[in-house]
Amino acid sequence: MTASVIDGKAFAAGLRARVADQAARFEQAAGRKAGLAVVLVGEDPASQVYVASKAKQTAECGMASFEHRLPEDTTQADLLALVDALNANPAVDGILVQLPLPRHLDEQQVVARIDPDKDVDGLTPLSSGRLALGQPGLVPCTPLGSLMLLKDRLGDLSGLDAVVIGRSILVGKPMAQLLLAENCTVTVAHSRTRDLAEVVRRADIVVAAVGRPEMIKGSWIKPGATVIDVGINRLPPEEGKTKGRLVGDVAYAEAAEVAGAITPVPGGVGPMTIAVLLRNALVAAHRNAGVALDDKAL
Ligand SMILES: Nc1nc(=O)c2c([nH]1)NC[C@@H]1CN(c3ccc(C(=O)N[C@@H](CCC(=O)O)C(=O)O)cc3)C=[N+]21
Repeated sequence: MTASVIDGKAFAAGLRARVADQAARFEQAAGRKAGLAVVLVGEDPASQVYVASKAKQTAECGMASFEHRLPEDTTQADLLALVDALNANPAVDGILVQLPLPRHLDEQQVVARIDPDKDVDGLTPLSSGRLALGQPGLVPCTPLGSLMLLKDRLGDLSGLDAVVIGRSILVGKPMAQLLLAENCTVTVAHSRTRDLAEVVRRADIVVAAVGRPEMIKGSWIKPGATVIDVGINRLPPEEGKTKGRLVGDVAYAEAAEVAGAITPVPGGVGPMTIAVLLRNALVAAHRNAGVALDDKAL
């Protein structure tokens, strides 16, 4: 069997087009653009690239983009003061603080400071509590984008066995909550899981979010399973090259011979993350401005 390739890049482009339509309607109704602020602390070159592409796509969708690049040695007090200022700024509907922060900063405290109404990353205690309780709220971008791809491919997920590998706050835990809400039987595996291969072999849906290049082997995958590869790992450059290849957490070539469908890296979950971020910002803008939004339009 050869898996069909789930084209996250194309799906994301479609979602961005719908966001752009609704953003134009929002501007008409609210008399201002929806606004998204991104905060990056430090010089991590990979993060700089994401920030630049987020800013570009935000503008292309007809939303206002606010970029804040702070030096590596920014203090906790200065970062909290920036979050407070963005919370108070009525032109800003969504705030994303790029993670991880430099080691000397208290990430939890910074995230908790974000106004829950502007929490487009879905990471504040209120947002994650709502998700756990099954209440409406802002949901983390990567898991929501992954779920959109799964539902597009499989339709109803009820009763399917889903294995999430990784238990991070940003991906693994919220992904498990979303799959549970779709009536999957969910297993969350992690670095201490015994016999991971055996756990993965049961799964109709595999979501890999461990951050270890090509760790999930093709022989672990149940024939016909749907594989969502969240990992974005850059390998060391080959001889004579300056940049290494991007690979996921799944050994793609092997897995594609067994799976029913699989997301590639790049071009899978990554583009969905940014598209969902724009979607979340627009949802927040409607709420913040008291303008009705037809959820189905997104
Ligand atoms: N609070 C927070 N929220 C995040 O969502 C968040 C974060 N912090 N910190 C960093 C990671 C990383 N991240 C990516 C998003 C899109 C691509 C993406 O679009 N990747 C392209 C490839 C890009 C390339 O070629 O380098 C793809 O997979 O096709 C990658 C990585 C969001 N993150």
